[in-house]
Amino acid sequence: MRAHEAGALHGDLGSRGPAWLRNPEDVNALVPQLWPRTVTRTPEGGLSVGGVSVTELAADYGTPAYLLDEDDLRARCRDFKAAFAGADVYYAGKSFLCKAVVRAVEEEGLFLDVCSGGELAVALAAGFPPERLGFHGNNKSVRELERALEAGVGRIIVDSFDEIARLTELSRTSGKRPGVLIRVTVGVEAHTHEFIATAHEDQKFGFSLAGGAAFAAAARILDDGVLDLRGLHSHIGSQIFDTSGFEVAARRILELQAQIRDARGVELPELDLGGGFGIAYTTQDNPSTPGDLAKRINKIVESECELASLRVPHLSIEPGRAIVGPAVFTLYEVGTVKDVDGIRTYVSVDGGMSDNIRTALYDASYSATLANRSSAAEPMLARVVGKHCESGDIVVKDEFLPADVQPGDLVAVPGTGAYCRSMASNYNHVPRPPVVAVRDGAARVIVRRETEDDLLALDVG
Ligand SMILES: Cc1ncc(COP(=O)(O)O)c(C=O)c1O
Ligand SMILES: N[C@@H](CCCC[NH3+])C(=O)O
Repeated sequence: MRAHEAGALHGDLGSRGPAWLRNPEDVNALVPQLWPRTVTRTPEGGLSVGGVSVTELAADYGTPAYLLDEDDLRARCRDFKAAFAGADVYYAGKSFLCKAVVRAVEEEGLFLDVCSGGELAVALAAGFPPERLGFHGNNKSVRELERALEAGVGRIIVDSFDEIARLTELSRTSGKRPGVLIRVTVGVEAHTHEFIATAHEDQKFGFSLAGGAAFAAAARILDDGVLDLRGLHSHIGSQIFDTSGFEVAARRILELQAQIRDARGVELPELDLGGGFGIAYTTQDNPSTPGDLAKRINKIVESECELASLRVPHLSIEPGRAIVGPAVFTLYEVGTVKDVDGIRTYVSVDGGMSDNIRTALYDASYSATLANRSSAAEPMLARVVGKHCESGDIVVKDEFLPADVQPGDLVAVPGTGAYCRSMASNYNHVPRPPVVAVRDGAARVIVRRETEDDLLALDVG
C-alpha cells in the first residue's frame, strides 16, 4: 500500500505533506517557473532538455547528473543585463563555478564575483578579464590578496580592519592601488533562513553601519590614501522574495554615503547592492523578474539620492542563484520504493545529500517529477531520499509522484544549479556527479563525474 492510500485509510495517521502542497490535477505537468526554458515533456512522455531526451542523457552520462540548459543560463544573464542596463551585473561564482560557465558569463557581458583563491583560479584559468572580477571574503589570506593584486582584480570588497591593514601594506609594497568597496552590514533582517541572511547585526560579514565601524573603515582608507575607495557594498542574504529588504538596505547605505560626503567631502562613485534574489523551488514560489527588481531598486536609489542631494552612484548587483539556479536540474535513477505503512513512501535515488546538501542544511523545499516517462497512475505523496548513511539525507521532503514509480525510473529535481554542485561533498565516498551542458540538440560534459580513482588520489599511504 502506498502512503497516500494509507492516509486515506488511516485518516490523520497518514502524512499529507505541508499545507501548501496540492495534489496535482496532472502529475505529469511541468510548472514553468520551476524548469529551465527548453525543458519539455516529449510526445513519448519523458523530459527533454536542449532538444535531447533525458533518457538518452542518462544512458550516455549516467546518473546522478546535473543537466545544465545552456540557452536558459545565457538568457538569464541577458535578462539581468538588460534589466539593469547601465549597471554592472556580477555573476556570484560561489553559486556554481567551472570554466565553461565562466566563459558563458564572460561572453554574455557580465562581471564575476569570486570569494576564494580557488574561485579566482578558475576564473583566471578560463581567461576571465581580471578587471571585471570582484573579490569577496571575510577572511582573505595574505596569499589570496597578493594573487588578487598580481592578477589586477577590478574590485576587492574589504570586510574587516585587519584586511584593510593587510591590503594597505601589500599595496604599498607592491606599488599597486586596488579599487576597493567596503562591505557594510546594514542591519536588515532579511526574511530567509537564518544561515543565509547576512545583514543583521550579529554575524561575521562586513562593517556595522549602526555601530559606526563602516564609517570608520571609510575614514581609515581615505586617510591612508593607498587604496582606491570606489564605494560601498551591501548584501543582505540569499533566496529573498520580499524586495523591501533591498529597499531598506539601499536607503541605509545611501545615508552612510551622505555621511561620508558631509564629513570628508568625498562622494563615492559606486554602489554595490549584492545578490540574493529568490527563485522558485516549489509550485508556490513566485519570484520577481529581473525587470521588477531593477525598477524597484533603481527607484529607491534615485529617490534617496535626490533626497540627500547625492549624485546617483554607478550601481552593481551580484546575482548567483537567480542566474544559474533555475538553469539546472538533477537527474537521478530510482533504486528503491519503500512504503512505511501509514506514514509515507520513500523513493530512494542514487545521489542525495552529497549532491544537494540544501535540504538537510536549510530545510529547503524542492520539487520533483518522473522524467523518463509520463504516467496515468494516481499522484502519490512521496519523499525523495538519497543513498547516504544519514536519516536526514532527504532530497525532496514532500512531492506528488505517480503511484507507479518504480526502480529504474528517472526522477528530475529542478532548481539545483545554485549551491548544489558548489556545496557537494564526498560523504560516504560517493563520487560527485558531472555537470552536462545541453544546447541545440547536443550535450557536452563541462565538469566530469568524479571517479573512485579521484577519491583514492588524495589518500596518502
Ligand atoms: C557578497 C555576496 N554576493 C552575492 C551573493 C549571491 O547570492 P545569490 O546567489 O543568492 O544571488 C552572495 C551569496 O549569498 C554573497 O555573499
Ligand atoms: N549557500 C546558500 C546561500 C549562501 C550564499 C553565500 N552568502 C544557499 O544554498 O542557499
